[in-house]
Amino acid sequence: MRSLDESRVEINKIDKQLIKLLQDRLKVVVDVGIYKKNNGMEIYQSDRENEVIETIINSLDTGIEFYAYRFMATLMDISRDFQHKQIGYSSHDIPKSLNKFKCGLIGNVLSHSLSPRIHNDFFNMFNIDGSYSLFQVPESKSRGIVQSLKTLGIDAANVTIPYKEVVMPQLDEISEDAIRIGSVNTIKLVNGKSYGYNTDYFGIGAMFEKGEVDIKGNDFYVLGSGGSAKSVIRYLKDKEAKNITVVTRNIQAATTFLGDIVNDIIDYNQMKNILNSYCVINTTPVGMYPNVDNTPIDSTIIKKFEVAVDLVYRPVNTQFLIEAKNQGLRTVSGLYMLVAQAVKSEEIWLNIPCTKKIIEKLFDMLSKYLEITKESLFLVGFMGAGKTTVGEKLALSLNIPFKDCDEFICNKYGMTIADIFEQYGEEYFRQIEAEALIELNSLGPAIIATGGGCVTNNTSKNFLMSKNCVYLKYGIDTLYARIKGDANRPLVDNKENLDKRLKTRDVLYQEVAKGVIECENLSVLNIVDLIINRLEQDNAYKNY
Ligand SMILES: Nc1ncnc2c1ncn2[C@@H]1O[C@H](COP(=O)(O)OP(=O)(O)O)[C@@H](O)[C@H]1O
Ligand SMILES: O=C(O)C1=C[C@@H](OP(=O)(O)O)[C@@H](O)[C@H](O)C1
Ligand SMILES: [Mg+2]
Repeated sequence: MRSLDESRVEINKIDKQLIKLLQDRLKVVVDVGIYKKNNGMEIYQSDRENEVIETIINSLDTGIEFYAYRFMATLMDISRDFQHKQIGYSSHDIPKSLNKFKCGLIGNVLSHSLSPRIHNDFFNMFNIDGSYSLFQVPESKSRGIVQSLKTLGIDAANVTIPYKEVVMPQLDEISEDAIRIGSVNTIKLVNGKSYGYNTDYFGIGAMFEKGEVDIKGNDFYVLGSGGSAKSVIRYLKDKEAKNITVVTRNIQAATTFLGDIVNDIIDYNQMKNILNSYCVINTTPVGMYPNVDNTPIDSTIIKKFEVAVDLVYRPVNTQFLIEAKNQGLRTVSGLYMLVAQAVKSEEIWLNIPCTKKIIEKLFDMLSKYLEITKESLFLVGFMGAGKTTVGEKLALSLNIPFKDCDEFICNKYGMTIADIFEQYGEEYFRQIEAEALIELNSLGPAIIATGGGCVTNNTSKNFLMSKNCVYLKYGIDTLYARIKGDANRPLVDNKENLDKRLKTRDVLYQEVAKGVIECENLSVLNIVDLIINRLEQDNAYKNY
């Protein structure tokens, strides 16, 4: 038999040949694509593909038919994708050889989860036809979680607070690691059977490494004793932390399942007796959105540590981490862990190796997204500039809510803008518009389309100057063409008067806006892209 080294040399040789063949194949594939394009033929011809696959498989008698089938199906997928990208030829629909991959997150409060974003970015990155949903389950129904996934034909799931332990007895099989850790955050369903894994452990390791937390020989305080705490504790133990103390509200319960692993279990009150120590890790949900002002321990205790880690990632800078930073501690956010555990789950589900490069890329994308959606963005500009139209698309693209100030006012007062103008006059409208802008801003980050005249009111103007504001700029010709004869806009007048109005307002728009987009001849999507690029540049985002 070959030695391991010899086998590896052989494998490397074969892989090299395979990749060379793939390269040759893709070249031919492009020629085929160009031919089809020039002759108006569909790129995807299922008969031909099936014939190719069948011929190959029928010539095999080695028991690898199934794998050969999968290999060929994937190869066809890759070829179509490459063809499509190289020659920009889009057949009406490019069917996938695999069914849509359906997965999601199970928990009881999920509205602010970032997991759908990470996994959807992952699917886009690998051109996978997948969907990641939120499955919110009340505690009273938690006993039927795994059965429901089977019933619905879901392929895979992540599990979060408070069900990481609850799902364990419901699973058909659990990996050794997950049993050892005592919690499951990843489920895979194959042929009606359910398998449980733990990728939190991996994520925690990746986060500690990224945050340069030294574990061996150091002392740790872990706040909380739930499913996430267990993964943290197991990791600390494996990496030879010197002392691990769990801080919990329920000492008795924690002692039964953690008593053997950790050095001590104390309650929050006892923390005041701690002398200086190395690291404190929050594994509780305290401080998570919307209760962003809460912190699991106060600064008099935080200052006894050198490093603070928070598994809460929404907001990224939790009150706990803010106070820690103020006390001079080094801080580590749980965001990296979130991404790392997600990529590790994908490895289990789809066999795509979880590399540092993929984690870093997705982490960068997520960090950018969080940075630019931290506060509301206001769109200003003249009537017809596309504030509403662009705003809707921009919000969709950033996955944050869209609010239109005119629409908000109509709903609030149960009247059209034109009626408000007619019955109460412009002055009154400007006042309620200023109040509406302030109210909209207080409802959390969103893209907010303002009304074209709001800048003429001092309250609105001063308010907008303190916010993130973008001006959609056009000349009067385009604007007039868009709005003339629109009865819903009370101030639409003849072109000369409108041009005068635009000239006075143009100065005010420039004054309030942090950025001006020259929109003439640009499509809505072009404008959306320009705004996103600008937001990204402005935020040349921070190091978490
Ligand atoms: N970039 C664009 N290219 C072409 N048409 C646009 C563009 N932006 C907006 N429009 C069109 O102009 C009209 C006015 O847009 P709207 O969003 O109502 O402007 P606003 O809210 O600023 O008054 C709409 O019919 C919209 O479809
Ligand atoms: O320019 C203006 O003075 C106005 C613009 C309108 O919004 P749009 O800019 O969306 O048309 C609306 O607020 C109102 O008719 C007044
Ligand atoms: Mg509008």
